[in-house]
Amino acid sequence: MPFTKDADWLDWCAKPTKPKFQLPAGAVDAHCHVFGPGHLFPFAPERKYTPCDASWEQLFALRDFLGFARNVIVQATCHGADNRALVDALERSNGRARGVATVKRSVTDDELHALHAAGVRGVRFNFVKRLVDALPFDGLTEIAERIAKLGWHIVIYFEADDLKAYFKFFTDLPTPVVVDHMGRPDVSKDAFGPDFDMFVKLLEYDNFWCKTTCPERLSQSGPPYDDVVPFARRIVEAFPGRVIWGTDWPHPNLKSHMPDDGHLVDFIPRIATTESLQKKLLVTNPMRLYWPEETMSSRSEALGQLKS
Ligand SMILES: O=C(O)/C=C(\CC(=O)C(=O)O)C(=O)O
Repeated sequence: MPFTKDADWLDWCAKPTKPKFQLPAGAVDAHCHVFGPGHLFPFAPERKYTPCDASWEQLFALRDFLGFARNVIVQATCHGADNRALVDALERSNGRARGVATVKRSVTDDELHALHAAGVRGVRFNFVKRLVDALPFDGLTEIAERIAKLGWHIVIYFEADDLKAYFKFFTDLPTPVVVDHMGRPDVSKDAFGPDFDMFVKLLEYDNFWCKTTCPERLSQSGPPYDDVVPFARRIVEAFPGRVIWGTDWPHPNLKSHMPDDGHLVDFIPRIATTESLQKKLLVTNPMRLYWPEETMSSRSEALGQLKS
């Protein structure tokens, strides 16, 4: 059965602008998705939305057009815990993509090892109520303990209003934790006010990382997303070693407008204002999380081990 996308679904921008900002060599688009195609990889029965298709070919064409070297593909809720579309994309990437999967408590060790072999390095816990049914915390704790042993991390997605209630659960997690879209702040508030201060407190735990992503999702003023700049800049400048960035292509569930992905890349120098911050945000930090075996520190550790 072919899928029919939601009536109010906005498709991704087919002809993005070439960005003016030249990405540093080796830049990683560290948050993007693939959807289906539905006839090959059906959307999950429990999904809360039905998107348009967005294939690995289209994602990798965008990667090359914008000037990224690699992708981190994040399982979206429309595929539930069926990671086949994600794994297929990872396997077709020639090692240039890694992934973040969604798994159920019933996942077997063999399934986790197969995901690892395909390039998965994290699991996503999604707490956004419009996207998922309520999550059992003891199940998540069990998954967290199992994936910690694989050296994976946990990606969390939640709304700012829920942070207080989840703070202890989050800070008890035993792995590195990466927060999607800056914890979805209300950008009509003060970037240095009490609400965003609480989010900054979360990032003070040194196992926490942040995606300074989605100006198009958070903005209330629309392009060029001036209202998001102070929030993202605050985070990039306070935690330069634990921030990453991604396009969020193909931008699920946007209702007001569809961003031009070239313009999103041009947003980066407004939040990471020096070459050094840009390189950390786009290259060094995502490489440490997703391709640690290629980073300098792992190479020197390996050399040290050979010498000793
Ligand atoms: O693209 C994103 O990260 C944000 C999403 C979709 C999502 O997370 C999902 O379906 O899993 C959203 O806010 O609707």
